[in-house]
Amino acid sequence: MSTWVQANQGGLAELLAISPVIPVLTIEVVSHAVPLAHALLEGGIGVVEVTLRTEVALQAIAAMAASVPGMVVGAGTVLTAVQYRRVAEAGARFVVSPGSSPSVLDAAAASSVPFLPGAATPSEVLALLEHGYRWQKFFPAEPAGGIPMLRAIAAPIPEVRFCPTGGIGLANAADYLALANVICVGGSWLTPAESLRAGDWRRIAVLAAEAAALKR
Ligand SMILES: O=C[C@H](O)COP(=O)(O)O
Ligand SMILES: CC(=O)C(=O)O
Repeated sequence: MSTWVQANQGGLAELLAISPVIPVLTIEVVSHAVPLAHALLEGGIGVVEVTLRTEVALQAIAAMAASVPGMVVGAGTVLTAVQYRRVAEAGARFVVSPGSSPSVLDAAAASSVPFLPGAATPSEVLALLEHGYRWQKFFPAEPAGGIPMLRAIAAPIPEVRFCPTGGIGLANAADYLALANVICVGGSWLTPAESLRAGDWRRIAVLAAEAAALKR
């Protein structure tokens, strides 16, 4: 396998353009997956990232992908090549990682499912760009320098566009979305753990509607 591979991002820009906010989901109970997807859709959000941080994450991706055709389901926290293949088999339409590694990049190159790799420094951004990755996750956004860092990166590297994630909420999302090098933002604020536990889908639909109304 090569250490570095060509970008696999075909169709990714269209998926990132669906919504100003991509909810980052941590699903503990698989039966929550479908009603949660319906609640987000009802609020106007048509794309999600289901993180591989729970035992049921793969099942949740498969359930949403099979039962909620209006929702574009991506997989997040994909850290290994094996995970890349498994989320693709489960029906993920795109794959997200907090960073990148040679083996995950190889798995992306061998897959038809596009990849959104993470970067937090100019060197990481450039290394991915050298191989064609023009859409990147900026993670962890707030700890890595937030809006001033993204502005600083845009000056020498304007061709990369980001989905910043980490520490973003309704209070600062609009400021990120106003940046020329931001295509959308990610965040967990639309799905508070207590709302998920209580099955409070109405609350989640309201949070989704607020997020979907953000301008970019
Ligand atoms: O993708 C990563 C994060 O876990 C989401 O960050 P957040 O909880 O600060 O929104
Ligand atoms: C943080 C992140 O990018 C992920 O979990 O995929």
